[in-house]
Amino acid sequence: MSTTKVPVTILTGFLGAGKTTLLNRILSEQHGKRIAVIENEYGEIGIDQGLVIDADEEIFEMSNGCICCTVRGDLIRILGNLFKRRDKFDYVLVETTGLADPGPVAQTFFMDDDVHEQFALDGIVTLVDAKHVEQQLDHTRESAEQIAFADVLILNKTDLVEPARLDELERRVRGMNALAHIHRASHGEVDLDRVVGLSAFDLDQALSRKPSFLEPEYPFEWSGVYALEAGHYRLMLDDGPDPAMSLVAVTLPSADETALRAGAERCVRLYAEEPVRTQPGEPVEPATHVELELTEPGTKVFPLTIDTPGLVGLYTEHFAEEFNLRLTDAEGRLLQPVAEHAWVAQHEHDDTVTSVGIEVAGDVDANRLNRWLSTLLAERGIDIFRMKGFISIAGEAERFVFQGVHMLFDGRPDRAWGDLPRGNQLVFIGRNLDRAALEAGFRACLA
Ligand SMILES: Nc1nc2c(ncn2[C@@H]2O[C@H](COP(=O)(O)OP(=O)(O)OP(=O)(O)O)[C@@H](O)[C@H]2O)c(=O)[nH]1
Repeated sequence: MSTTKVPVTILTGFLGAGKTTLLNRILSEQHGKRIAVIENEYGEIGIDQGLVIDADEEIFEMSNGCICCTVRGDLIRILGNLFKRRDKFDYVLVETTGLADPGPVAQTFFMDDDVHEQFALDGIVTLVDAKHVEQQLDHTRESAEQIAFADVLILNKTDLVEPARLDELERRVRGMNALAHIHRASHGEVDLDRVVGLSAFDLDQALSRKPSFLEPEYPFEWSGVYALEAGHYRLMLDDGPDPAMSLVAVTLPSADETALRAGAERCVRLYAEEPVRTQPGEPVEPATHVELELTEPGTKVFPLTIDTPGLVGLYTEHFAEEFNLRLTDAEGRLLQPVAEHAWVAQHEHDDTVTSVGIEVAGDVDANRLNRWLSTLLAERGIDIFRMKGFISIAGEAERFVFQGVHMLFDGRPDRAWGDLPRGNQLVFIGRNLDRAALEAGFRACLA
């Protein structure tokens, strides 16, 4: 097996900037390079994979959700599987969600020993939506981070903007990132050589831009280490700020900083797995991502059984104090942790930004849909960052694919329904979305 590292390009850019468009161009060009694609998407219904054209390249989908929280564990797992088949491809492209901060994705290539040995971060390519970027920069933080972190910036959608405005925009973007190569494009038309195989990523530069670059972020905030004999224990939590909390309990060889950090890296991977939902009274499985269900008022008790005496670290999503989390032995004696640690949790989420997925069977009346969408976008276009989906239009043999970025909207017939059950799938991503109103509005368009 070759010992050279596989180059990886991270493709970022705010929602709707043109990442999938660029990806499709790359996958359909005859460039002779074999590219494996890893996709992460934000939204309740996975639409993106359906929008990426069929290609010989392999496409892997990462779990849905905010990329920052589960990304490292997920990415480590997918890269590990990919590496076993490394004779099948020359490059890896990771497309991040439009809402992702590329930092944690890039970090993965330095934090994890296996990944670092097998893969090399080649560059971060950020697509900039020339039409909407100013609005995005004014309203969101992610857009600025994506620009600041780029090795290559592609000013896309040049067809929608006057040349003078583009020059102005390029100056603004240059002011935010003095070192990136800047290219202009329409519909993601850039040479592949400007995107992959650049050896553009420079760790020292990344550290000078963001000194905390290599400080890992974790999906948990606290850990407590307990010295336990074999036996039965009770984990108790009172009411707290959330209706559920994730936790992983792992054994540790010691309670020092190194062991706690090694435990944390193990837990990052475990946190990326689907949690086992655990009701009060049900046992906490060791070395498993459990989600403690905490909706019941009052003290909740979860049994924990230890087979081998030793040190056990609890890695919890929130600080222990927030739920008055405590551990007692079978006689009800309160146990104190022998060590505790606070972790830098992932970035603050902007809770006003959400996604609403709508799945409805049946056919839609094209005129009604058009009127509804036009009104919706005229009234709420600033807050609707993105919408996309598949629609079944009455009387049409083909599935209709539609896409919107703020007020801009386009759609086209895609493949024939054939034997597939007709139906509609839409995703809206935006600020302060009203799920009930969106769903009712869409249902009113049904034929
Ligand atoms: N006019 C114009 N439209 C473009 C251009 N590039 C992409 N689009 C359109 O913009 C919309 C969004 O493009 P995508 O490639 O899906 O954007 P994305 O960044 O993958 O979007 P998310 O996955 O939601 O973050 C689609 O309707 C594209 O057809 C361009 O250069 N000019």
